Amino acid sequence: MNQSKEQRILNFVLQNAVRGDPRSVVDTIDKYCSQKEWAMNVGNEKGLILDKTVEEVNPSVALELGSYCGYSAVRIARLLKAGARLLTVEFNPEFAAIARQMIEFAGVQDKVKLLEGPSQEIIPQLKKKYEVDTLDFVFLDHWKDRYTPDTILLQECNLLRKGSVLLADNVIFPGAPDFLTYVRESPHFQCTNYPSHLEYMQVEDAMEKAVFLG
Ligand SMILES: Cn1cnc(CNC(=O)c2cc(-c3ccc(F)cc3)cc(O)c2O)c1
Ligand SMILES: [Mg+2]
Repeated sequence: MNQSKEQRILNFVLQNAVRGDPRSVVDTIDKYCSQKEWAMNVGNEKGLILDKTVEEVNPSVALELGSYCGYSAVRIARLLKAGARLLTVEFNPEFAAIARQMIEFAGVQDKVKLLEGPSQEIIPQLKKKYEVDTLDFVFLDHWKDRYTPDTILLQECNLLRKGSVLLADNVIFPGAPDFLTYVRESPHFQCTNYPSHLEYMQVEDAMEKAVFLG
């Protein structure tokens, strides 16, 4: 049975990146996906916006929705302080299996816990099952039509506190128009737009930061 694209990306990393070196894993994925096969990693241009936001927030507890191959989980985890942790949620079992191996190879497995399943089932379990009080940072990069319902669910589950930062990928392409309307019109969020480009392409895209005001 021939390999999936995600398996080919992982194999390229295992053969070309440096085990235990998150930066080399990120750079190797970007090299493969810009030169050989496009894939929906956040990429380096938007990745720099992600890095700056994570450094600004310096989260103790971070949540990622949409692990895919683990590119942004590795990118986020490499910036976390000692004792801080990232919970990353992936619905697709094949992607989850690839992401686990990517996280392990990068050497950030002690900071990252991958939760496999639908975000709408996992979010309500975060407090009791995963011992989360509130989330300092949330990276939304999963199904674009789940951004709004999951943002509402995070609030309903009391997982956000004054100052919690949401950062959403792809708000222009593929687009999350309902999410932009929701957070920009809500009195509970202060929003900032970061124009960028779709990963590995010259197509316009953007990230949206939404700070929860309580
Ligand atoms: C299957 N699946 C598991 N997770 C997800 C959620 N992610 C996306 O859908 C996603 C899609 C695109 C994209 C797709 C087609 C295209 F032509 C251009 C861009 C880019 C991204 O950065 C994304 O995050 C999808
Ligand atoms: Mg994305």
